[in-house]
Amino acid sequence: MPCRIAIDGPAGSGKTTVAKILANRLGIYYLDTGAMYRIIGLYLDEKGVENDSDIEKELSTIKLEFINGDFYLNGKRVGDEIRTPYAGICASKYAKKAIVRKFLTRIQQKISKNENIVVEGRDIGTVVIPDAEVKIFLVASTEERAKRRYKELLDKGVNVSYEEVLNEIILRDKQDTEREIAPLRQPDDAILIDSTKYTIEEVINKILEVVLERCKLKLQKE
Ligand SMILES: Nc1ncnc2c1ncn2[C@@H]1O[C@H](COP(=O)(O)OP(=O)(O)O)[C@@H](O)[C@H]1O
Ligand SMILES: Nc1ccn([C@H]2C[C@H](O)[C@@H](COP(=O)(O)OP(=O)(O)O)O2)c(=O)n1
Repeated sequence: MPCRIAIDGPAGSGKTTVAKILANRLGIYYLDTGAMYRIIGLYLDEKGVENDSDIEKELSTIKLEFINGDFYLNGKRVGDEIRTPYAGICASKYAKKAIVRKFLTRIQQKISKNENIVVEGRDIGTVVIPDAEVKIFLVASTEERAKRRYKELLDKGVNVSYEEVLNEIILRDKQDTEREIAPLRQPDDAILIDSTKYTIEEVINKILEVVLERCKLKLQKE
């Protein structure tokens, strides 16, 4: 039986960081569904499409591949261009569209089917893998998340202000939780972890405790 670990939560709660380390330590796959929404969101924004029929037309021409942990859009490897605050806003905007969600959810379910995998996003435990063996809902205070994301972007040399990052997070939190389709919400059977006062290592250990108890996985690395 596969072990599928769903990690959902708002921007900056630590999903990507924790998911990558968990996958590495357990020697299993990792899927960043947010990156997929960022890729599609930026693409559709650049095309300037708004209505469903134009979006459908564009999606029918897109080839989105996931090869050895990297995404390729129409054959071109995707890089850090999707990590800007603007890309996050485009992702969140088009993530409200059922047609975009259907397109990406299908790919996500294909990638994660019958795999030992950590999948992170907003609707993994509710829509993408509702029967996941482990569901984590990872949160942190808005200020702590903005502080983390601000430091992360500065470390990457991205020229942003703290206010810009805070406002982007508040906007996306609102859009992601209030949208009609697949809103960000804690699955009833998810374990809530508030990482505000925990280090990355402490969060990982909390999740590993559950995973090693429920899944037949062994630590490949400490
Ligand atoms: N528990 C934590 N304590 C301090 N910093 C953290 C914690 N979890 C993540 N971070 C840092 O916060 C930033 C955003 O984390 P990330 O994993 O990208 O969040 P998400 O994927 O939920 O948006 C990263 O620089 C990461 O190193
Ligand atoms: N499974 C997902 C993943 C992301 N999204 C949307 C909503 C998010 O605001 C954007 C960007 O997601 P991403 O996980 O990259 O954002 P953070 O890393 O949490 O800041 O995409 C979604 O609707 N469903």
